[in-house]
Amino acid sequence: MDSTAPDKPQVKVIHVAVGMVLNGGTILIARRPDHLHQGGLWEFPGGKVEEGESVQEALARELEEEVGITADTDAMESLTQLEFDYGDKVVLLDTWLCHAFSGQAHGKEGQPIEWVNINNLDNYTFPEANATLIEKLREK
Ligand SMILES: Nc1nc2c([nH]c(=O)n2[C@H]2C[C@H](O)[C@@H](COP(=O)(O)OP(=O)(O)OP(=O)(O)O)O2)c(=O)[nH]1
Ligand SMILES: [Mg+2]
Repeated sequence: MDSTAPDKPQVKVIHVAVGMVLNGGTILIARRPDHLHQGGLWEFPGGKVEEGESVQEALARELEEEVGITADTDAMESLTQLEFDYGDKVVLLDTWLCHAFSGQAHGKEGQPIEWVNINNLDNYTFPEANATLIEKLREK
């Protein structure tokens, strides 16, 4: 052990609300715009929790902003909280199953979206952390 090595700087963990929106055996995915962190990959819609918001409130807001659906916060079920270090960013993926919503999902920021059978998620490329999220989903 080299006791003179400086400690790794403490990076702020970004708290992200992630929504697995379910609809009869399918799940909603969206493609992240190219210019964003992990851009071009598929994701479960969601985004950063802002100050003063609960995770469910943040998730409902992000689902509205990104895919134009109104999720029922009472029908959200916590799946897992996963911390993941991408090297350039550390995220806490606070992931929820969304069992009820209204509205028609569409990519409000022009991003492609799809409803995918849970068994077919392997056909899409996600950020690295999502492998664990998908594993947890399949255990349900
Ligand atoms: N929404 C979402 N983010 C994910 C997933 N997997 C994963 O590693 N992430 C990472 C990528 C980003 O670093 C972070 C989410 O940030 P974001 O860019 O969606 O945040 P946001 O919607 O609030 O966007 P903004 O404030 O930057 O405009 O979490 C996922 O499945 N869904
Ligand atoms: Mg987002």
